[in-house]
Amino acid sequence: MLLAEVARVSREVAGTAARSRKTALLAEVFAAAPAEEAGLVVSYLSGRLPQGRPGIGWRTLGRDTAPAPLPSLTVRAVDAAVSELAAVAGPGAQAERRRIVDGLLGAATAEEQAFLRGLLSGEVRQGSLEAVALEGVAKAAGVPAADLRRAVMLEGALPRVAAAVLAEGAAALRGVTLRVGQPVRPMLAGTARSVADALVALGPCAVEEKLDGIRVQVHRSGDEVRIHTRSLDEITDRLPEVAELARSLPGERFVLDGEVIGQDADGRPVPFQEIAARVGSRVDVAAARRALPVRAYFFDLLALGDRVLLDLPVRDRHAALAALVPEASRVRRLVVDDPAARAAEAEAFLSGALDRGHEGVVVKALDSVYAAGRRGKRWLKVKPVHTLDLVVLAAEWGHGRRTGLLSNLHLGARTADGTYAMLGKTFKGLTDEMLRWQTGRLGELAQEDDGFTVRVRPELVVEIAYDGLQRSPRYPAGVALRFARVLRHRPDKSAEQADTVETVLEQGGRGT
Ligand SMILES: Nc1ncnc2c1ncn2[C@@H]1O[C@H](COP(=O)(O)OP(=O)(O)OP(=O)(O)O)[C@@H](O)[C@H]1O
Repeated sequence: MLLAEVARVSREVAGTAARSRKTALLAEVFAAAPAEEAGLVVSYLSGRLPQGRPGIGWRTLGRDTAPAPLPSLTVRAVDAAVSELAAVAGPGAQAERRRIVDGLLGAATAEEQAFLRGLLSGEVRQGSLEAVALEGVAKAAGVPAADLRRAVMLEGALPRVAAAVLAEGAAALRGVTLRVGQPVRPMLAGTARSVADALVALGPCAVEEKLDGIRVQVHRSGDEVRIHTRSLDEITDRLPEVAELARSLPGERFVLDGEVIGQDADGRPVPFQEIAARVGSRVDVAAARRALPVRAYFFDLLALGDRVLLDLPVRDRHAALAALVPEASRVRRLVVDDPAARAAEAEAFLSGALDRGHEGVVVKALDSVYAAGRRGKRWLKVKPVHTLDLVVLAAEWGHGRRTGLLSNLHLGARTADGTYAMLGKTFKGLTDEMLRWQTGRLGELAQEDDGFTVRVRPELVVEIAYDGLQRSPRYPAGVALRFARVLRHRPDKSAEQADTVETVLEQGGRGT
């Protein structure tokens, strides 16, 4: 298939607001793609390269290159060039990358150039890319979107499942199941304002401590153990003590879901930054382990032996978990069978969790299944502090002690059309180390620098706390954050996982 076809559809999808029309346009081109190219076409129209982001700066991508008058580039030729780009390393790499990019852009028409620039920089603008692409694939293949979504969560990525389902239809989805050794996207939690609200919404439930550490999915098959983060990166070698624990359990094959935290001598959790640094360090794991031992606390069991447990209710999954994992390595919880009668106990459990230094609680409906990859309404987190995950749109150069460092962050929330609405600025909460780190990271994302403000590609997610919203005609959503402060950078989250304006309005409205 010609890239021109893909670029045209991308432009048309970007130009229409109606989701059903976007889906129809995508379904048409997916159905037309030859079987062996379907995965690539789906990937490109989800705004992703199968090889991952090649890390090419705007200086290379933004150069003027005369466009080709007529389309001739195929998606396969683009794929080959991107593979070549990904393999470039060593001295002279920059010049070599520039040569490949120039060759690619020179063979592209103006419309293809615009699309390629978006694809290579990770900024294709079509609006909620992957979600709409998934609906397009479902329509083209004639399968329910919910079934496809589930398969994608279990397989980890859309393009591979899309290629199979476009070729074989619904039959391709039947074989997709959780496999020990293949990570699935974890279930996420919605938000409730209070324990009382969560109890009303969920009915009989379990109230669990919400530990503030690193989410881990632990797969064991015989002696082999693999540990994955919530973004499915493998971190087995960084957490030897967790692998040892998994090997010591009385089961040969299982998949556990839990959280890893560090604790001080009194058993109180250490700040998230410390555990993130420990897990982020590859260099000397033994030394890092001595300096900060970590512990895993599990709250779910997704597979045991040959049984997949995802569709069992929390009640039964937890019974199986309790039979496998000793209490000392499970998240502390309170079962509330009768919410009306035991609300006070649930409140007391939250206070206890906070006293023990944890973030809050996650309340889970006892009859709920494990919705892989979804921010379900059957798990609700309750935290006393309001936080949001926002995307850095720009940063201002600091003054005084912060000269030479990017400081004041411009924060944006996602909008329905795939762009970002700025909600305010802050430099509060940033430690010296965070300032140094963000100056480096934002430098990589920089697109424009007027000496005062650096505009960046919207990719870095930061978690901020705030006191509420205030009306502000100066900002696009009509509101601004009050007293926003940065809690931490979230390099483990992509911009697509950041909060939406809708969530902000809902949460902020409640908070004030
Ligand atoms: N008992 C628990 N059950 C489920 N998740 C838990 C539990 N304790 C801690 N967590 C963590 O809380 C996260 C769920 O919150 P959420 O889905 O909103 O992710 P998040 O955006 O990282 O949350 P937050 O920013 O509030 O930490 C999980 O990903 C997990 O890492």
